[in-house]
Order: sequence, then structure tokens, then C-alpha cells
Amino acid sequence: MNSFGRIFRVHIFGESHGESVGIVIDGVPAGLPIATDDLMPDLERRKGGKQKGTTPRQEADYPFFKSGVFNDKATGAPITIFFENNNTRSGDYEKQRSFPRPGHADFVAHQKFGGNEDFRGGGHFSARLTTGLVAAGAIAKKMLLHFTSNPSPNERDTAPRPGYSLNEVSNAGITIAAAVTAIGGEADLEKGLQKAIDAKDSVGGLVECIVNGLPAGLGEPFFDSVESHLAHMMFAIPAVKGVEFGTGFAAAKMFGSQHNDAIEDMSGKTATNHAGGIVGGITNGNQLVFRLAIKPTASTPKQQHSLNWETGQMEDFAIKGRHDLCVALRAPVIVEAAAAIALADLMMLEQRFPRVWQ
Ligand SMILES: Cc1cc2nc3c(=O)[nH]c(=O)nc-3n(C[C@H](O)[C@H](O)[C@H](O)COP(=O)(O)O)c2cc1C
Ligand SMILES: C=C(O[C@@H]1CC(C(=O)O)=C[C@@H](OP(=O)(O)O)[C@H]1O)C(=O)O
Repeated sequence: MNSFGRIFRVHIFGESHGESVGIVIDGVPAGLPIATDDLMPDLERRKGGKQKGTTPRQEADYPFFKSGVFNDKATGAPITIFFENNNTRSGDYEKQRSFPRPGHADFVAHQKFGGNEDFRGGGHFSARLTTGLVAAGAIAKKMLLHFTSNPSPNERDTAPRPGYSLNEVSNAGITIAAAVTAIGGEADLEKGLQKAIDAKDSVGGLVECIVNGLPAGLGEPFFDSVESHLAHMMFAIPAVKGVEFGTGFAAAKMFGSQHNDAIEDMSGKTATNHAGGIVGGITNGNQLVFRLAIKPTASTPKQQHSLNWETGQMEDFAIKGRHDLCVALRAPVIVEAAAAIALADLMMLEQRFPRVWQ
């Protein structure tokens, strides 16, 4: 339902204009140091109103720890974090209620939940809920940073299992970085955004994510391939409409001899990385690379023609409110968090974390 993961498991809750949004995280190893300051940098990156083209709705996004943290360390019990919603303007949504927004979840929410849904600000569908994802992601990132293939002597008793030596070059932990690489097809992001501003419309974008330091051997050949696990998580991010790994869709236009990544040595290092770090559903120890297509914001300022479900007619209307002109701008930190959560779960499934937290 609203949960993801098997060992490092998250459960997301809240509504954009309700009292709060947040996340429950199960499976965080006891003893992992956790402080508000660990979460704040990523929560700041996610906030609206800090760069041109993002929503002017500003919230404190201060994480309240409600359970699972004691003396600044994870207790091993579920961690509950919540964020208050204080800067809501629900009137905008009441006024526009007769038009279920095309591209947003108003219509499907109504069909599925029979009018009981909290529609204000998109309710439970809103990107407001990604605050919880980013908080859980910051904790997952911290766990991943501790991964080292070359543990210090006191960690050796629970060191990574033998048989997983392929390309285990990471002594710097697993690091994740995502960035916007295009807006509306323009590599010059400023230009892409300006085009939308000039057209008084919203615009889509491309986000690329790179993970370094992953060991080989994560994932399973079929249903639990790393691509499946990551894509499952990535499609939970509102407005994500496509995911490709490595060369992705462009691979369909290549010869095998071009696409194959020559293996250079017994570490498994490859000369090229068309595979994007995953072969047979399993990480091969090379850099993990994937890209996401992010659709243009549904709530565009441009006039639209769609159903007024009170009159039963298609009519012109325009959405007034505080919206992101380009969702992709705030997406990278969410993508990193989503990747960190999915990968922390895979690492725990493979028992790849040395026991470093007391
Ligand atoms: C960071 C971020 C910010 C978003 N901001 C808005 C917004 O201001 N207005 C809007 O209509 N949609 C916004 N969205 C997208 C909607 O939440 C999303 O399109 C909607 O829930 C329907 O889900 P779907 O696009 O995945 O089908 C945002 C998404 C993200 C990731
Ligand atoms: C509040 C956030 O983003 C919101 C995401 C969003 C949507 O439809 O997804 C719609 C807007 O909501 P509102 O109309 O209440 O301002 C954005 O501001 C946030 O990210 O914290």
C-alpha cells in the first residue's frame, strides 16, 4: 500500500494540507547516530521558493522525531519522523474544485476513494510527502557511506561475505548524486526554464543519477532485479514518467559490439558502461547510472480546456495557486533519497553492512 522495502522499510503518510506529512522507517541498525543536522542539508535542498521556477509555498520542514531515536542514536525500533504543514492555502483548491486537474490525481483519487479523499493541495498524492522520503534517504545515505569493502580490524568479524570481491574498490562508502540535465529538452537549464516562463506554461525535465562505490552482487536475476527495485521506487516520485538505466532507450539503436561493455580485469571493471552498472539484474561493481523523465507540472498557469464535473461540460479554465513551474528542479535530492532507500534495503538483504554501530 504505502510501504516500500523488505528490511530497510519505509511507510509514508500525510496530506499536503492536513496537519502533517511524514515517514516511518523500520530496519535502521541500532546505534546509528542520527541527529536533526544529518537531515537538514537535504531537506533544505528539497524546499520550494529557493530558486526560480519552484513553488513559493515555504514550510519549515523541521523533522520531529516521534520514535526510534534515543540519545541521538537509532534504537532499532521504528523511527517516526513528521513535518508540520503550516503554510497552506486550501481556498485555491476549493475554488477550482469543479475542474479535476488534467495531469493531476484529482480525478483518479475521486474514482478510487469515492469523494472521501482530502483533495486540498493534491492531498496524499502531493510532492509535499517527499519530505519524508528525503528524511529517510538522509538516514539511508548515512548507512551507505559506512559501507567499505576493506573493513578495519574490529569490523572484520562481520565483514562483507567472501565471494563478493568483484570490483570492491569502495573505501569511501557508497555515494549518490543526482542533477537536472535538461529542461524541456534544453541542456541549458536557464534557457529551458525561460522558455516556459515566456510561454506562461510549465515544463518537463531530465534528471540523471549516479551511484559510486556499489559492490557487485546486489539484486536477483528476475523479479527482484536491481532495475525493478529502483524503478519501483522511482515511480513513487510524483511526476516521474520514465526510467532508463545506462544507455537505456538508445541501446535499441545499437549493434551488440557497440553496446557490450568490454571487461578489463578480474575486478569486473568495464571499459564502457552502457549497462549502467547492472547486468542480469545484478550490480556488476561499476558505476550505477540511471535517468528519469519528469513530466511538466500538471498545474500549469496556461489556460486549459477540460471537464467541469459540476456542469458536465468541457470548459476553459486556468489554475491559480502556488506551483512549481518545473518539477525537475527540486527532484534531484528526492531521486537521491529514493535511490538510497532502495539500495540500503538491497544492501541489508545481502547482509553487506559491516556492524560498525554499537
Ligand atoms: C518536487 C515536486 C514538486 C511538484 N510540484 C507540483 C506542483 O507544484 N503542482 C503540480 O501540479 N504538481 C506538482 N508535482 C507533481 C504532482 O505531485 C504529480 O504530477 C501528481 O501527484 C500526479 O502524479 P503523477 O504525475 O506521478 O501521475 C510535483 C512533483 C515533484 C516531484
Ligand atoms: C508543498 C510542496 O509542494 C507542493 C507540491 C504540489 C503537488 O501537487 O505535488 C503542489 C503545490 O502545493 P500547494 O498548492 O499546497 O502549494 C506545491 O507547493 C512541497 O514540496 O513541500
